[in-house]
Amino acid sequence: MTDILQRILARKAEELAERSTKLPLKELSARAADMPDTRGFAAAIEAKIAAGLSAVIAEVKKASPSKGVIRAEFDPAAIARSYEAAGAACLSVLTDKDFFHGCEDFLQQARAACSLPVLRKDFVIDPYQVYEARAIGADCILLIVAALSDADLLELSLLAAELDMDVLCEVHDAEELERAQAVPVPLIGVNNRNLRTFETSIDTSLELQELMEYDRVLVAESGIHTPADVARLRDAGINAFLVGEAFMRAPDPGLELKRLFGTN
Ligand SMILES: O=C(O)c1ccccc1NCC(=O)[C@H](O)[C@H](O)COP(=O)(O)O
Repeated sequence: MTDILQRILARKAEELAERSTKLPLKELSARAADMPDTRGFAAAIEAKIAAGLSAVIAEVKKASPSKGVIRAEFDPAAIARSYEAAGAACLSVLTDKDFFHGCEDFLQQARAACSLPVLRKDFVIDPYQVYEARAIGADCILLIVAALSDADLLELSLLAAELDMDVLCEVHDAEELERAQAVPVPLIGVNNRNLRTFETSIDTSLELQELMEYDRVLVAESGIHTPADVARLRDAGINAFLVGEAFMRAPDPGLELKRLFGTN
């Protein structure tokens, strides 16, 4: 049976064909070139860590394949303001429509409502999407190692840097981590969720932390729900986190951020 990641990637290839017919790459790259400076995603994370705080990437996510609809009443601007007031370092906004009920507008609404840098959380397989991310205002893109060849990882991360965006390079096991560490990116996200089976355990971050090069920032992603989860990760020296569901299920996402991380 085809797993969810393969299904998402197959749909991305179809979308790409549709979108690049509607808006040719030449026009898209001209739009990207006209965008104002980005906000410094990695720098915002590094600044929080340097100040001895948790660097929280707070996610704006309406639904997911593993959980269905997570937050029915969904106002990206209000969520972004709530996260900023609670001390988030950055935002992550799901823009995939078919599997996460997201869209580009959500990213633009969230970013316009605050001064935080924003990750476009989507499934990048082609340079076209890197230009697209820059053209809609993203400050950072996600590159999932399991979805890309080594050559594509390098090409896409270099293009992101050329367009003044940071990259969050996502891994789930030791082999993927080794591949990610061959790419010149400071941020490596360890997804505690196996994207094939949906099994989630923060032990994944704890295990891979041991193998992380000293000059990279490990971002623990997924399955972080309680102050005890945060304490376990922080005790192991992890101080950057990406949290979605726990915040999205709370009436006030920023209040939940404060409950999990304390005053940030
Ligand atoms: O969340 C899913 O079901 C999912 C399925 C397939 C690919 C990606 C998926 N999630 C994206 C994420 O990685 C999470 O949104 C993110 O790390 C936050 O996780 P959580 O705090 O558990 O909502």
